[in-house]
Amino acid sequence: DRSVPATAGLSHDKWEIDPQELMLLEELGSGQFGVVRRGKWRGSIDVAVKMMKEGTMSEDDFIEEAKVMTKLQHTNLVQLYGVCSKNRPIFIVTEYMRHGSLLNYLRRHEQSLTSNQGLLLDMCIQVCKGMAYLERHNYIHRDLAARNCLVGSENIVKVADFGLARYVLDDQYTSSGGSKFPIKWAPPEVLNYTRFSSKSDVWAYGVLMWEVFTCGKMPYGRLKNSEVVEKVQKGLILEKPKTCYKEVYDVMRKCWSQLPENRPSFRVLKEQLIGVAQRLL
Ligand SMILES: CCC(=O)Nc1cccc(Nc2nc(Nc3ccc(OCCOC)cc3)ncc2F)c1
Repeated sequence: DRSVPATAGLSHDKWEIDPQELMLLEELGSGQFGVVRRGKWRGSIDVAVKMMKEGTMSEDDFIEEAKVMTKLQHTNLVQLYGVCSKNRPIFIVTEYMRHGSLLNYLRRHEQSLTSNQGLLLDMCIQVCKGMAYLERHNYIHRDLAARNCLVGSENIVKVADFGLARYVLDDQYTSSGGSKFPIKWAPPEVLNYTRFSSKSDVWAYGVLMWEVFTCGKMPYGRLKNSEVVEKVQKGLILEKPKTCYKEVYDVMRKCWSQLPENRPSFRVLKEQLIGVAQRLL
């Protein structure tokens, strides 16, 4: 149409966002990767803008991957809208989720959530749907945990930061011996050989279910990472959360099968959890 300058969209590839179309608002959080701020895109669309601190990620590889990630679209995945890669720091622009991380949401609403098994199970099923979509697209998350899921209005839960772990430069985070490596969400084959797969995501999903049904407790409590590695390799698994149906815990335990091939796929998990929800609720 005449209102849009003819060159708009031609000068940038569709995953490239023009920073002039962004208005940055309050800070939402920060971490080793940089700062995340709420923003408005084209004056009206709510977005989250992750401003990547220089040196934290292999940017060119990530920008290449962003083209693929913008194509991954599902109601239970935080949508990547695009990147601003023409200046530094690069901006990663995604859908905005108003209630923040699932982990903080569980901790903040523990009182009302402990007695609402139906809602806890529904949150787990939503994450499972998003992960089943990634599995279907042969996309491995590599850092699935409640801290990396986000909550929107009407208790919508979405998986965020899928695949980002591959671009983090800090080897304290990427190597299983590193101090920042998410040991408590990792299965034996990742601890021993860093062998990631959708089945290692399924193990992490079991831990995420445990986080949900404990309303955000730290898995394995205060055990040090080295102690967790030893226990997980010996076959110790997380105990049943108090407020958790046995049928739900039985699903978690299948996610923690020592051998990846004995763990269910997300597609199978989704059917099992929906079946449990229909029987119990
Ligand atoms: C793993 C480190 C990492 O990414 N951390 C990180 C921190 C902050 C925001 C994001 N990302 C996104 N956040 C939102 N919404 C959001 C809303 C409220 C909020 O409340 C903070 C204060 O609570 C009292 C936090 C986030 N929507 C999309 C995102 F993408 C990621």
